[in-house]
Amino acid sequence: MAESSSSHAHHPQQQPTVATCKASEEPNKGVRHLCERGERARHMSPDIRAPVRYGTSFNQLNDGVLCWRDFLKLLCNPARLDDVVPSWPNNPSDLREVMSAYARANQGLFRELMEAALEAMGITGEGVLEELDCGTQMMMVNCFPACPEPELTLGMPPHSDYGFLTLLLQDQVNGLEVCQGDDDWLLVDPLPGALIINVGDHLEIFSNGRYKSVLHRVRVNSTQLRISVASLHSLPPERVIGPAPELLADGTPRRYMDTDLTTFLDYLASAEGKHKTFLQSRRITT
Ligand SMILES: O=C(O)CCC(=O)C(=O)O
Ligand SMILES: [Fe+2]
Repeated sequence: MAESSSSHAHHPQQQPTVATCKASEEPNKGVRHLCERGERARHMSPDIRAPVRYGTSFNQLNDGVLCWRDFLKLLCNPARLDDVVPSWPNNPSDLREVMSAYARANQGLFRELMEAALEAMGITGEGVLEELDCGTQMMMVNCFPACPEPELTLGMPPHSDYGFLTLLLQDQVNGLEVCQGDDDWLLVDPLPGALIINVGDHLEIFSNGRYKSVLHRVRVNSTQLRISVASLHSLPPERVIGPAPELLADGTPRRYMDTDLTTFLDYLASAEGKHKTFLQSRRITT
């Protein structure tokens, strides 16, 4: 995997070529149904730690401007997937089956991508792959309804994802943009059957800045509803994440403070979850 922050998993110019996820065709179909008829009220919660949570915006309590988005968050930690699936909604009736198969497929692909990332950095990671196997995985099922005045809002404001990598499935409707510099946004064209791989804050920290987490946002449009499914992967919540010791062994200065998922969630619960502000708060600037 090249040390760029966002790439398509099966784009011919990207290294390595990773097989497209066969399961990727199913979730979008089911999700559209869910957004139209889902069990919204039952899973509506302001608690950002709830394992199943339906809502809008990052944080309904603190965000000043709500996003033009509905989401369903499903916790699906790899070591506990079978235990959590029964707590997921079962309407539509195949949601659990489809989404758990998709979660598993993402776990396998995430592991392959992390193996490639470690290889690219020339390190073993000292057991980090095994720790990731018992880490966290969250799937965000996003639904962006058509918006009568798309210029006045965003589906999601600029943000970076917190984990190591996000495996993102978008449907055929444009919307995702990645930041290339000062207010310079690149539209990520949907490629049928391809996943977008975004680097998250934890990989930026773990790689001591060799991978950069990607700032991205979602635009909405006036005619079409858009669906995406983001699978966010990281270490166990209590695991302290810092730069890999192997990357500092030659005296390279550490560029980030240690952090953990709990600290991030506390931050998210208390502040507007926008931009790369959390990551910036972990950066060592000397
Ligand atoms: O809808 C998209 O393409 C991106 C969604 C996203 O950034 C997220 O769920 O964190
Ligand atoms: Fe995101």
